[in-house]
Amino acid sequence: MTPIIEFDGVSKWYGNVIGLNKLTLHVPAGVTGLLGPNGAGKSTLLQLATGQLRPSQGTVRVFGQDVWDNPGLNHLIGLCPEQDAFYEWMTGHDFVRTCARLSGMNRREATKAANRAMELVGMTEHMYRAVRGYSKGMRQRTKLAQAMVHNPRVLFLDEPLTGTDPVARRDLIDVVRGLGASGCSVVVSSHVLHEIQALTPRIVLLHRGRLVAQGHVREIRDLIDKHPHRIVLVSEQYRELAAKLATCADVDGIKFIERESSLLVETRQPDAFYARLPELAATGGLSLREVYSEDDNLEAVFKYLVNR
Ligand SMILES: Nc1ncnc2c1ncn2[C@@H]1O[C@H](COP(=O)(O)OP(=O)(O)OP(=O)(O)O)[C@@H](O)[C@H]1O
Repeated sequence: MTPIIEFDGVSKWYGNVIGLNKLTLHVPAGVTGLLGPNGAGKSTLLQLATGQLRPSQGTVRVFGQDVWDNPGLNHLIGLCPEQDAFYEWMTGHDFVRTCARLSGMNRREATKAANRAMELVGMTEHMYRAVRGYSKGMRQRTKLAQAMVHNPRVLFLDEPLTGTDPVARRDLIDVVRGLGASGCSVVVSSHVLHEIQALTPRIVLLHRGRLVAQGHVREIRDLIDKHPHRIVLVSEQYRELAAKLATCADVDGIKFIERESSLLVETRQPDAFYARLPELAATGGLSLREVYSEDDNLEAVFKYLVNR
C-alpha cells in the first residue's frame, strides 16, 4: 500500500529530553492505532505529522509533501489534540464553525459544515450551549467535530477517548471507524490497548521515543511467538501436573501460584502444548479446572514487546 504519512529517520529533542528517536514509519490509508505508555512520544509524533513541531532530524511527509512550514497541506489534515483548547464562552457550534472559517470556508459553507460535523459526533442537541458547561464526553465530541469540519483526508486523533463515558466511547469509535471506511486516513493514539483494538487491528507500538513494533495484531502475535508464552493451568492436583510437565521438552519454565492452586507455564510452542495438554492430564488422571493464556489480549502483547 502507498504510504500516506512517512517518517524517515525522525528525531525530536526537547533540550536534553528526547521525544522521538530516529523513527522511520510509513502509514498507509485506513485507521492506524498508535499505542504507547505515557511519555512514549505519541503526541510528539502527532505534532510533527501536523506541522506543529519541526523535526530535529529527518523528514516528515504527508501525501509526499514535507509537512514543516507547508500551510498548503492544512486543508488536507485534521488534528484532535489531547488538551482542550476551547474559548469556554463560545458555543460548541461557534467554535467548530470558526475552525471551518479558518480553513477558508465562507460563512454559509462554514455553518453547513459545522452543522454536519456536530451531527456526526452526536452533538446537535447541545451545540448551541456554551462550551464551559460541557461534560468531558461532549468536549471530546466537539474536538473531533472541529478536527474533521473541513473534510480532511488525513486525521490525527490524540487520545480521543480519554475520560469519555461508555456511550460517548461507543459513538466516537463508530465515527472513527466510519471515517476510515470512507477513505480518510486516521491515526489514533492511546495508551489503553483495548480502545485501539476496538478501532483497528493495525497498530504501531511506541516506547521511549522508539518504534517497538508495527503491523496487524496477528503479525505482532507472530513476533512474540519467538518469546515464551505464559499459560496458566488451574488444577487441584497442580503439584502432580507440574511433575508431569517438567518432563516435557516444550516447557521452558514452571512457577507455582500456590494460593490459586495453579501453575504458570512458559512455552515457546503454545500450539503443540495446547494440543498435547488434554492427553497429558488424562493419562495421569488429573483434572484441569481452567486453562488460559496470559497472552490472549493486546495488553500482554504490549508488555512482552516493551519488556523484551
Ligand atoms: N514541550 C516539551 N518540553 C520538554 N519535554 C517534552 C515536551 N513535550 C514532550 N516532552 C517529553 O518528550 C517525551 C515524549 O512525550 P510525548 O508527550 O510525546 O509522549 P506521549 O506518548 O504523548 O505521552 P502522554 O500519553 O503522556 O501524552 C516525554 O519524555 C516528554 O516528557
